[in-house]
Amino acid sequence: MTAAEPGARVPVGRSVRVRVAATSANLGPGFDTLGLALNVHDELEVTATEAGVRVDVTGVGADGEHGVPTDETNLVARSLLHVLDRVGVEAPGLRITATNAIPHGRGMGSSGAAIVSGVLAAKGLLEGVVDVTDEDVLRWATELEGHPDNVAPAIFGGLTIAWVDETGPRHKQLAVHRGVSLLVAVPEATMSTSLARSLQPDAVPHADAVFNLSRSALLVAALTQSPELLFDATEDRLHQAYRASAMPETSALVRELRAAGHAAVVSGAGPSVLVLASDPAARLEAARIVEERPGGAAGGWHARLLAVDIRGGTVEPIPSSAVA
Ligand SMILES: Nc1ncnc2c1ncn2[C@@H]1O[C@H](COP(=O)(O)OP(=O)(O)O)[C@@H](O)[C@H]1O
Ligand SMILES: N[C@@H](CCOP(=O)(O)O)C(=O)O
Repeated sequence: MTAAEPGARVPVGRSVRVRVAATSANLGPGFDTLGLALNVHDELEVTATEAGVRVDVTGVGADGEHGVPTDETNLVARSLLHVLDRVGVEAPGLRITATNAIPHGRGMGSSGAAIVSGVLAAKGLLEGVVDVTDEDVLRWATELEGHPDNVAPAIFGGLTIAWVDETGPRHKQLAVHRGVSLLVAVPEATMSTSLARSLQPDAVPHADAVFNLSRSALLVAALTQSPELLFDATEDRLHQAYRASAMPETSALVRELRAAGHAAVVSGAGPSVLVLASDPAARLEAARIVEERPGGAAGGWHARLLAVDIRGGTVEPIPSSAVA
C-alpha cells in the first residue's frame, strides 16, 4: 500500500463493480486454514456520492426478517469504510447496489464475501489515490473476519492454504484436480459462525492435533493430485464434534454420507455439508442421499452441485457514462 497524500479524497461519482465468490472453509481437518472458492457469487455496484450511505439489496438478505441493514451498519459498507479509515482517506457518501446469491448463515462464507466485497470496492474507489495490493486486501479482510480461511479463497479463488505470521495473514493458492467435484447440502436452518466458534475448547489433546496434521497434509495432496484419498483425508477431530450439539442434523448427515463412502464434512462453521466427490457418479449418489433425507429441525436439505471458482474476487471501474 502507498500512503495517501494529505487531504486525498475519493472522487465523487466514481463507480466500481465487484464480484466475490462463496467459499467452503475448513474442509474437514483444515480448521481456520483451508478453503475453497465456490461458483456462487454476490455482485455489487458501488458509487462514491456527496454524503450518506445507502444500500439497495436484491436477492439474499433483501428484506423481511433476515434482511441486512441498508445504512452504514451494513457489513459491506462497514468493511469499505474500515479500509478508508486504515489508509487515512476521508469517507465519501456511498451508494451500494448489491445482488446477492450467497446464502447467509449456512457455512458458505457470506460474511467473508461481504467483507471482501467492501474491501475490494474500497480498493477500486481508491485507484490513483492509494495503491492497494492483494496482500492489503487479505490483511484488512482478515482483520474484519477474524480468521483468514474463508476470505483467502473469496479473494484469490481455487483452493487456498491460509496462515498468520508476525507480518499478518499469508496465503498459498492451489489449483484443484479436475477429478474433484463438489456437492453442498444446504438446510433451511441457519447457524451463526460466532455461536459455532464459542463451542470450541481453548485446548485440544496432542493426539488430536497430530491426527488433524496428518489429515490436512494428506488433504492438500488429495485435492491437487490424488482424489482417491479424499475420504481418508477429510477426517477431523478439532472442530466438528465440538459443534455437533448445535447442529445435530448436520452431524447426522455427515455420518450418513460417510457411512456410504462419501468424503463429507461440515462446510465452514455449518450447518451446510460439503461433499468432495472423486467422480461424477459418486456425487449424484450423494445428492440422492441428501434430497431423500426427511426434513427435521434443520428443515429440508437442498443438494447443490457446484464447481470450484478459479477467479476469486474481482473489482473493475464502471465508466461514468454507464452509471444509472
Ligand atoms: N452480502 C451481505 N451484506 C451484508 N451483510 C451480510 C452479507 N452477507 C452476510 N452478511 C452478514 O453476515 C451474517 C452471516 O454471517 P455468518 O454467521 O458468519 O455466516 P456465514 O457462514 O454465512 O458467513 C448475516 O446474517 C449478515 O448479518
Ligand atoms: N474456520 C471458520 C470458518 C467459518 O466459515 P463460515 O462460512 O461459516 O463463515 C470456522 O469454522 O469458524
